[in-house]
Amino acid sequence: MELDLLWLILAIAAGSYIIVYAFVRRVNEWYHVSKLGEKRHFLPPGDMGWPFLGNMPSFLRAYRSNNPETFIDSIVERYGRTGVYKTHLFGNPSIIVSSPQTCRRVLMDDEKFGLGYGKSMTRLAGKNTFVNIAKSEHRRLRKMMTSLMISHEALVMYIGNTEDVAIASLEEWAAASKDEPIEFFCETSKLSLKFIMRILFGSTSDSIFSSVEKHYIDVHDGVHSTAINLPGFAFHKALKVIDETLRLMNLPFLDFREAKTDANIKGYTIPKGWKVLIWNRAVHMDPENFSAPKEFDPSRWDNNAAEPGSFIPFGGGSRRCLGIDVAKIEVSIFLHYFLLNYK
Ligand code: HEM
Repeated sequence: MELDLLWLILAIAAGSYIIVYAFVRRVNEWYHVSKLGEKRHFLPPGDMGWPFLGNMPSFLRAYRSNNPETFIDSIVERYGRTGVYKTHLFGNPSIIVSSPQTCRRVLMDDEKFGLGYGKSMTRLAGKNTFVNIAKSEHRRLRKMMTSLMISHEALVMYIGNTEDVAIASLEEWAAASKDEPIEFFCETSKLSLKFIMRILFGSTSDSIFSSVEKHYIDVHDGVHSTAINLPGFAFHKALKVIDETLRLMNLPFLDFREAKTDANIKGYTIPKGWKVLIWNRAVHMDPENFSAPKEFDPSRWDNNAAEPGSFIPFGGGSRRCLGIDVAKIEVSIFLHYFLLNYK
């Protein structure tokens, strides 16, 4: 008799747990989707996670593990290869785009998609920066910066500066790692900050670096040879290594947009006001775009007829990274000294 009662209590507890779980798990979706009226029938597949938290727990779990791809992989496994999914991340109802075609569509369409970085980023950056200025002003400033940053003279100057910083940092790491291992991710992030400081302030002295680094971390936390590019030439080979590094180890793994108006991608509705997350890492790590994507294999770029939109470490369209050439110089000089002198 007592055993029957115990089983009954256990069954009620399990049943209640399942009902509460199923209910709570749907609240976020009901809340955001019910506001859309008829449009809700045309949303892309996906799920919007827990109330308030959305899908952040599973996102963080994946990105803190050795295998960040599990986040997108599990979405694709559950909802198919549509390349467009609804989700709830970073506090907003959002749409993930994760195929070359859907990413390109969003990057190239300024009429329907504006920048979608969070309020904190927009406020911290200030009203006269690239993220906040009007379209015509952005175009004017971009043109001005392009000639300053990408001129031949500027790039030649960056080479010497970048070399100094890369050599000094590698020596520091080698000395420090004699006592205990260093954290590669953390150190390479500091290194990119040093490269930029050297360009902007002409110095990476310890005192300036530590004060800038502190601000950089605060802001970051707050926002969340001969240049012949033909096969056989060293320059061509180096470019393949750089592209492969950017594909596999790109730090900015997604770009943020926001739908300015209702938009349609592959027959699905992207509701006005929802964020659109251009998940470049999903594109770079998809075996349909790059075979054996986890392997570092520069030779994959030998006969690369990559489809447009399948290699987007620097974004695309009117907001494409202005520092591409500077970044490529940094990566190539770093790799040169790292591979040549260290194990
Ligand atoms: C490996 C290094 C780098 C990567 C992967 C990278 C990636 C990106 C991406 C993805 C965007 C577009 C963001 C969006 O569409 O929302 C961007 C924009 C930008 N990047 Fe970079 N970047 C790198 C290095 C640099 C450097 C070294 C500089 C400057 C010296 C720079 C300057 C800029 C600027 C000014 C923009 C804004 C362009 C605009 O809004 O018109 N980047 N970057």
